[in-house]
Amino acid sequence: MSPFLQVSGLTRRFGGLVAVNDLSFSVAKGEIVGLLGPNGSGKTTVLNMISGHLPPSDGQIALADTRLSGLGPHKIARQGVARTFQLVRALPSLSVTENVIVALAFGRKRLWGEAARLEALKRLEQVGLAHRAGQQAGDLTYIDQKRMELARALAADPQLLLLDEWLAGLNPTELQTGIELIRGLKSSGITILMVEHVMEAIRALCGRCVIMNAGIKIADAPTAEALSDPAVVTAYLGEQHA
Ligand SMILES: Nc1ncnc2c1ncn2[C@@H]1O[C@H](COP(=O)(O)OP(=O)(O)OP(=O)(O)O)[C@@H](O)[C@H]1O
Repeated sequence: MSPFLQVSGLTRRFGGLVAVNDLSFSVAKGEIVGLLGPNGSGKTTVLNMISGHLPPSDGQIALADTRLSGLGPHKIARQGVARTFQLVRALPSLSVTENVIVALAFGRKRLWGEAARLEALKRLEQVGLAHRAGQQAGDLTYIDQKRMELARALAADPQLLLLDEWLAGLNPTELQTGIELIRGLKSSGITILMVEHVMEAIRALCGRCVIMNAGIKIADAPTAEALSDPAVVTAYLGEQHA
């Protein structure tokens, strides 16, 4: 399959620290790929560079035929890239619907007024949050905050969705709901790159995993193969013993 997202030689330095070191990988259209690695291995930094929140020190990122590296976050969003953040970024005093409407202004569609409200409601329905549409965002439970964060990302009408530990902190029932939700997004044609630590979710969702350690790619293979790679096992064991 031809790559949809292509990352080549991606590097990010923070002073003397090389957080991401000459990383290359690709994601085909319609795939769910896991981006894994022990804490501090550079995963969020990779997402930040793909979404334009952080400029790369070196290397390139392309989506289909469009070069993303060098563009800012709003331009990248308009190319069809959306993301969730590890810490939900809600506007707590606004309603759930209003939070999604704010995100709509940055997406591919650019909707305002009644059209924006209807689109926001559609996205809330998609993530199972329509019944909370009028509630203040600050009053949502944790899982519902996560749903709202996802609705905000989906409001941008993404072709590529970047999930940063979206399933972290959910109880077992919520986790199953979350897994089904992400499966549904794949069925609707969205390509997904997900940073995740929850192994059950990774095994259930990701056809393939790219695994990093200390900024370097140590595995890139179908999930079961990648997770049993000796270099990966050693990297994770190192973390447990740290
Ligand atoms: N803005 C920054 N300034 C300086 N150092 C940073 C910055 N952002 C990340 N780092 C460092 O880069 C390295 C990679 O961090 P990153 O957050 O990408 O790792 P991660 O794999 O996402 O970790 P986690 O699983 O804990 O979220 C870490 O050593 C981190 O301290």
